[in-house]
Formats: sequence, structure tokens, C-alpha cells
Amino acid sequence: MQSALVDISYNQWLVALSFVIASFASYVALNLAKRVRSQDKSIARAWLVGGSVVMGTGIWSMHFIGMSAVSLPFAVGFDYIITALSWVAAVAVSAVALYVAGYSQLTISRLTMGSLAMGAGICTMHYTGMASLDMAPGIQWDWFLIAVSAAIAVTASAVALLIFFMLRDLTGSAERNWQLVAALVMGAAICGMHYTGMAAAGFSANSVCLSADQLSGDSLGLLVTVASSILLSITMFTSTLDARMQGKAEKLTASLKAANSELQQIAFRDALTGLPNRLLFDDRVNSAVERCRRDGTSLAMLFIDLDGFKPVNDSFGHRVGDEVLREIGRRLSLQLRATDTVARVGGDEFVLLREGAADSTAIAQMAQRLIDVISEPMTESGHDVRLSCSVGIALYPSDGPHEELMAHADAAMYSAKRTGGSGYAFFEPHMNAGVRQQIELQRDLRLAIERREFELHYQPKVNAGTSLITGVEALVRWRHPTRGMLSPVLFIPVAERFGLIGALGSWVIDEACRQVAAWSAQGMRMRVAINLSVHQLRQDDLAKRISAAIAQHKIDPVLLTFEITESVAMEDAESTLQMFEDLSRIGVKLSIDDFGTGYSSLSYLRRLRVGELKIDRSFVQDLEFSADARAIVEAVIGLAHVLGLKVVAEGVETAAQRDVLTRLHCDDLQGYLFAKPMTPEMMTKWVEGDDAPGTSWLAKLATTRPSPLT
Ligand SMILES: Nc1nc2c(ncn2[C@@H]2O[C@@H]3COP(=O)(O)O[C@H]4[C@@H](O)[C@H](n5cnc6c(=O)[nH]c(N)nc65)O[C@@H]4COP(=O)(O)O[C@H]3[C@H]2O)c(=O)[nH]1
Repeated sequence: MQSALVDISYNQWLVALSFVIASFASYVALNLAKRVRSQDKSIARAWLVGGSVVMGTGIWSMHFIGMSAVSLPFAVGFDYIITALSWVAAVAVSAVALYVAGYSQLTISRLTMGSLAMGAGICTMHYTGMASLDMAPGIQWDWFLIAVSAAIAVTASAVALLIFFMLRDLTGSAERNWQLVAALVMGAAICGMHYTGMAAAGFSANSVCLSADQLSGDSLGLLVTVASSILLSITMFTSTLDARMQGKAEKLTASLKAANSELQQIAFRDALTGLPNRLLFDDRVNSAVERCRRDGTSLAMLFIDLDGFKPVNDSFGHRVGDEVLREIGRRLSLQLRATDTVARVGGDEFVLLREGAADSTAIAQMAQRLIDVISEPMTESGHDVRLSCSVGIALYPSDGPHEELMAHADAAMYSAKRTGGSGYAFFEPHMNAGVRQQIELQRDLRLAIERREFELHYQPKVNAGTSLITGVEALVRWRHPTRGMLSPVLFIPVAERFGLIGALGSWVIDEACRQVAAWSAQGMRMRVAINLSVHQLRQDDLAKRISAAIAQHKIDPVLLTFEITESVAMEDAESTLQMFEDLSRIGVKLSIDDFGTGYSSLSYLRRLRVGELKIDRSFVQDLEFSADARAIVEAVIGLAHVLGLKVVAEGVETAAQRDVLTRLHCDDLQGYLFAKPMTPEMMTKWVEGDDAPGTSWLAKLATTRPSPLT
């Protein structure tokens, strides 16, 4: 028979306090759940363990304070061991909650299993906690209310998990506000469960609490409140700090990634068309060849050179030329299969790589399709443009080792071009004669700098009126170990084509500066002109390299003149202007070489900071016999003088040419009539007036009266 039950009353303040602690613990729990999703696995694990302890302690404190809020007509206390077990249950519940929160997605099964496990844990904590009140006779339970409390526990857990996954995508103040609302809802649900569970317990009027002498006292609830609040606050603070640091680290990682991809873009992409550049293309070829070897398949390389691009560029300007190249890149890209690569490898040169190309008929059809799409008319900046292209095809493995594929495709392209363009040709061994030589030259060129096989020879320029030397032009020579002295006409184009001109050009600049310093040490203030290739002019650090060489050899920058051919200067006008400004800022002089062969506009010439024009040899050769050539040279000299530029005529071979040029007021003359290019030692002797091969009577005349050379 059941004895009468006592009425249970609650301390309202402690009930309110338990709600505050429950909400606070929930708020911290939501924060911790985010930390457990950290990218760093060891940090996530640390937060899972530490977070479970803190969150468990928070929930347990709420429950403990809730129990302390009950006032019973007899002294109560809590069994140490059972109380500790209820704490362990709270920590276990928290671990389950945080573990589920660590998943990237909340599936139905995770929600069900998670909330059941958490509900079971909460009930375990609560009823173990109740059991720590060691009552005699025992507590009389209302099983219906117990079931309700269990249902509340499971539902509250499910709601908590749902809320967490919903909050995940919010940021800033929205995140904070919704987290607060969610914490209050969860606090209410936890309290609901707890007080329903309390209501399920009935105490007989004659009950005695056997654990009254264990964990007890009026200030116990307060102590637990203070301790758990401090713990929750510290955790909250640490978690916020960690979130900030992680946020910063993530931002840093993101910006590093962005910088990295930008660098890759610069290093591996052609800036104008956005297509892969030579470097990336070579890399793709290497991988494709590797696959061919492994699988016994083949590939095709198509070298595409535009027919008629130069006239478009010259007549419509470089901006239109750039647009045309972009459009060609776009058209070629549209013809690609997923495994193909197309790259821009030169001004108007593209290469296409196709893997698994066994059938030459299909390759021929593809080449024809490329010609057709490129031949379709286009309108760029209001100009109607119609181009075509020549395509050379080399196959791997039948057309030789893969290092020679591009050269072979190139040779085939030239063959297609020779037959009138707008067509394609497959590589054939007889096209190889020139190619093999180029490849060998390229191989030797790579070693030539290390082996000190290059030399600079110098050719004087003299004043037309006085015949006194005004400076020299540095001309590179290659003393090849087996082929003897080679002309730059032979190897400069190879160096340009195979990306070796940068190193060679730097050597020339450095050597010329060294020679200027050596001559200065001998008391000769010699002006030296150095040729720059188009590739050098497009190097961003050219001005820096030149300054470094000037500084290293401690020479006066005005003694250096850089010669750029007219057609190079006209290509990509904006970047030429920029580079000329950079160069003139370091104090060197600039000259336009081979003038008359390009299409300079007057206004453009005015903007370029050049001090000198060199009339092309072809005009000088015709001077004696052609009235047209004379008229052109006269006009050029007049124009240059109006613009304040000095004029040098190159390739002067006869006295008659010299006389005409002098009459036309050309400033300086250069050519075999005065001296051929010579070694620095011969040059020194020449200046000092000794005999030297290639000198003429006039040169000797000039050198018998050494002049101040600046
Ligand atoms: N028929 C004839 N020829 C004469 C006469 N006077 C001089 N020459 C030759 O004409 C060329 C003048 O150099 P360029 O127009 O700058 O043309 C140069 C220049 O564009 C390039 N080059 C030479 N050295 C360098 C260099 O260090 N760097 C770069 N990027 N290019 C260079 O190679 C080209 C050819 O150089 P070289 O073979 O040394 O040929 C030189 C010179 O030997 C003459 O009276 N008659």
C-alpha cells in the first residue's frame, strides 16, 4: 500500500537560474558544434573532447540546480558516486550531439539516431541524478510522466540538431541573433524535460534521504551555478577566439589560393588570348607522349600560322590585331575535344595537340576544318578582316622523337605556306634538312654561354662631316666549336624561337658594359649601341637588368644606346612606349634600327623617347642609282631633324653613297667603307690609328684624329 505523498514546492529563483544555465549551455553548445567542424582534424578532435566535458557540465549543472530548487520537508543530500555518474551521462550526451554536428549533412537517419541517443543520455543523466537521492522508502514514479519527459528529451535533441544545421549557413549578427533564440528554445525544452521528470517523482511523507550526509548544503546550488558559469564563459571566450583565428587563417588560405592561381595564370597562359602558353603546352605534350608510349597510341601536333596577319596588323593598328588574335584563339578553342590542347606560341602562331590520332584522314579533315573556321570573315572594331592559315602536321611516334615534333610540324607548315598558304601539309623527312640544323643549333646554343663561345665584335659609326668616330655598334658572334664563326643572322632567330634569347641578350648587355668600362679605364669614352630583340623588349625586368649591369660595371648610362628595329617598335605600341620610358628613365639612349622597313606613324615617333633613326641598308644600297631611294632618304632625314632626331645610315659601302648621304645632311655613317665589325682589341688599335683589317683610307683618316667620343 502506498503512503501519502508530500507536496513538492519549487524555489522560483533557482528554477529561473536553471533555465538561464540551460540556455547558456545551449548557446555555448551551438558555438562548440561549429568548432568541431574545423578543417584541422586534431583541432576538431580536441574541441569534441573538451566541448563534451564543458557542455555536459553545463547541462548537468542545470539539472543539479533544478533538483536543488525542489523543497522537501526532510533533509536531502546527493550520493557522491551516483551524482558523478549522472555527470558522466551528461558528458556522453554532449559528445553524441557534437559528433553528429561534425557531419557536413544531417540525414534523416543521423537525425533519428542522434536524437534517440541524446534523449536516452539526457534521461539517463536525469534519472541517475534522481537516484543519487537515496530515498527510503523509494521514490514513487508516475510512468506516464516519465514517458512524457523522455519524449521531450528526444524531441528537444532533434530540435537542437535541426537548429544547429539550419544556423550553419548564417553569418554575422543574423547568426548571433538566431543562435540566441535557438539557445532559449533549447533551454526551455531541457527545463521542460527536467521538470516533467521531477513531476513524475513522488515522495512519501515518511521518507528519509539516506544520502543526506553526502553532497548537500544550501549554497551547493549557488556553487555549481558559479563554477559552471565560469567554465561556460571561458569556453565561450576560447571558442570565439578560435573561430576568429580560424576565420583569419581561412581568409589567408583563400587569398593564397587566389594568388597561386593568378600566378599560374601568368606563368602558363598567354596574356592576350588566355590560351595555354608554350610552357604549359610542352608540359601537356610530355604527358600525352607518356600516355602514347604506355598505351601504344599516337598523337598529332598541328602548327597553325596565320596567312595575312601582318598587313592587318600594320594597316588597322595593333588594337585590331590583338582583337583578331583573340578571335582566332576563340575559334580554335571551339574546335577542341576535351583532351585536346591549343596554345599560342608566337605572334600569329598557334599549336594544337590531339591525342589518339591514328587516322591521318581524320587529321587532314580536322586541319581543313581549322582552315575553314579561320577563313570565315570577321569584323573587329568596325574593320572587315579576312584571314587564312597554313597548317603543318607532325604525328607521334611516326614523325620522330617528341622533342622534334614541334620543329617538324613547323617545317610542314612552311611547306604548306610555300605552296601558297591556306592549306595543310603532313611532315615529310625531306622537309627536315633545315629543321635538323635548327635543332642542333638550339642544342649547342644552350651550352654556348657556359662554354664562353660568344664574342662581341664592334663596328664604328663615324660623323659624316668630320669622319670622326662617334661610337660603335656591338654585334654578337658565335665561335662554334665545329662550325667556326657564326653570324647572328643564323642563330638569333633560333635563340628567339626556342626561348634562349633572354639569356643570350643578358650576356650581350653585360659584356658590352664590361667592354665600355674596360675602354673607359684605357681613357676611351666609347659609346656602344646594343641590339634588342622583340623578346627582350617584352621582358618586364629588362630595365632592371640593364640598370644592374650598368651599376655592376660602374659605367655612365649615356654611353649605352639600345637599338630596336622599327617593326619591333611598332608591334604592341603601348608596351613599347612603356618600355622605352622605363629605359630612358635609367639614362640610356634609344635608337630605331632598320628605319623605313616598317610603318611608323609620325605621332607615334614623337611619343617614343628615341634620339636616333638608323636608315635601313636597303635604301643606302639604292642611293646611287635610284631617285626614289634618294627622295625617301632625303625625306626621312628631313623628318628626323624636324623631330630633333639624329640620323645614322648603315651599310655604307661606297664613297658615292657616303657623298650622297653627306650632301643630304645625314649625321653619322656606318658600313664596310669605314670598317667591318672587329674584336675589341682590333677596335682599340683602329681608334688609335694602327692598321686593322677592314679599315679603309677614310677610317684611317678618322682615327688619326681621335676625337672626344661623347
Ligand atoms: N652588307 C653589308 N653589311 C654591313 C655593312 N656594315 C655593317 N653590316 C652588317 O649589318 C648588320 C648591322 O646590324 P643590324 O642591322 O643591327 O642587324 C643585326 C642585328 O639585327 C642582329 N644582331 C647582331 N648582334 C645582335 C645582338 O647582340 N642582339 C640582338 N638581339 N641582335 C643582334 O643581327 C643582325 C646582323 O648582324 P651582323 O651579321 O653582325 O651584320 C651587321 C653588320 O655586320 C655593310 O657595309 N654592308
